[in-house]
Amino acid sequence: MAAKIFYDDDADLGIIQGRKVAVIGYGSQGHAHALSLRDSGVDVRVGLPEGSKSRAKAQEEGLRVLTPAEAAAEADVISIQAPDTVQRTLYAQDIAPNLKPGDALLFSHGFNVRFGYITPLDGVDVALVAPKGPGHLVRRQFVDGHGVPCLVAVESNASGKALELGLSYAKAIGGTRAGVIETTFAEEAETDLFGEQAVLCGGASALIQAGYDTLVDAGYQPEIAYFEVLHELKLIVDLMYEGGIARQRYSCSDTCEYGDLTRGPRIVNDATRTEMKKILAEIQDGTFATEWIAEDDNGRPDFLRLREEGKAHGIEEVGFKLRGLMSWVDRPITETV
Ligand SMILES: NC(=O)C1=CN([C@@H]2O[C@H](COP(=O)(O)OP(=O)(O)OC[C@H]3O[C@@H](n4cnc5c(N)ncnc54)[C@H](OP(=O)(O)O)[C@@H]3O)[C@@H](O)[C@H]2O)C=CC1
Ligand SMILES: CC[C@](O)(C(C)=O)C(=O)O
Ligand SMILES: [Mg+2]
Ligand SMILES: [Mg+2]
Repeated sequence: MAAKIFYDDDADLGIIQGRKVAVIGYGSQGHAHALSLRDSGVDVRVGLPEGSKSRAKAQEEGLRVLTPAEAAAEADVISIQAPDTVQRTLYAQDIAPNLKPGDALLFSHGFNVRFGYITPLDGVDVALVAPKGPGHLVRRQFVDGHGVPCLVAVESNASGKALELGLSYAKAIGGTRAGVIETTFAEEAETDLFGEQAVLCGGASALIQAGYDTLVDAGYQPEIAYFEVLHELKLIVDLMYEGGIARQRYSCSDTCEYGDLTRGPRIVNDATRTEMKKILAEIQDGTFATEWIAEDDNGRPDFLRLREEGKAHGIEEVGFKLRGLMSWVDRPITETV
């Protein structure tokens, strides 16, 4: 079945402009949504706990900051942009008690609903507007007049207009400039987790580190290894982003292309594809969700150790030094754009 894709002309900005929106959380996605909603003429407030380090950032941007419970009570569209691991408690303690019939609950990832950590109350619309990109770039693209594609899904359609509401919200954050695909919470949650684990973040980071280690262990200069497997990857991926893998192959040499075609499948081989299927199965049967929630409940010991090991990898120090000599590369990540 062909994907149903919505663009600017398919969405009515007036719907979200007529609602009171609470964005709960002001991190990567939350700041992008809150600022772009405001810039799109929407009545928006931010919900953050007392003592949250994000409060000052939101206030610096002139946004009104309330507690999550106050924001949920005041608004009629509650957009949950807190970390997936805190959402079940946040929903039970601060949001559910303040939901009224006719309200709408929006997510940007289907994790908690798909894996059963949140079962929304009857009588409210429950929808998903999931940007397919990091929040800081969702905001950067919006400001630049572009947009990051989104997925939209409706879990509960109490008003009969939940899809229209989701599309209107997506338009306000720039999503319909790029295209918004209709899906389900399950399809969004499962494909998003697979993409970030196997390809975009897990797969790509492991590939870069392994390539760097291979060159450095063989005696090549770390700076050359960094430029070869990390810096240039962005330039290669830019060509794929602009014109697909075919454009990357067009722009690179025939020597490169022959090596790409014959050696690439030795790196991503049958064993890799088998592992990808196992990773997808662990997502689909809930193994990953259970493991991650338990890890978080236990204080994240493995997560924190692995994060520190990643920061200590040699490629980080070399990259820090080289990026410092290319003023245009290190664009600051900020919540106050
Ligand atoms: N990161 C991304 O680009 C993407 C994220 N998503 C989804 O967006 C959602 C948000 O993720 P992300 O933007 O990465 O989150 P971040 O970790 O970047 O930010 C979380 C924000 O929530 C705040 N927060 C923490 N606890 C609470 C609480 N109890 N109540 C209210 N606010 C709280 C944090 O404040 P403090 O400063 O105090 O920590 C921070 O402002 C998740 O569902 C995620 O899967 C979807 C697409 C991409
Ligand atoms: C790729 C990671 C992501 O899914 C995203 C930026 O889209 C996330 O959860 O951060
Ligand atoms: Mg994603
Ligand atoms: Mg994700």
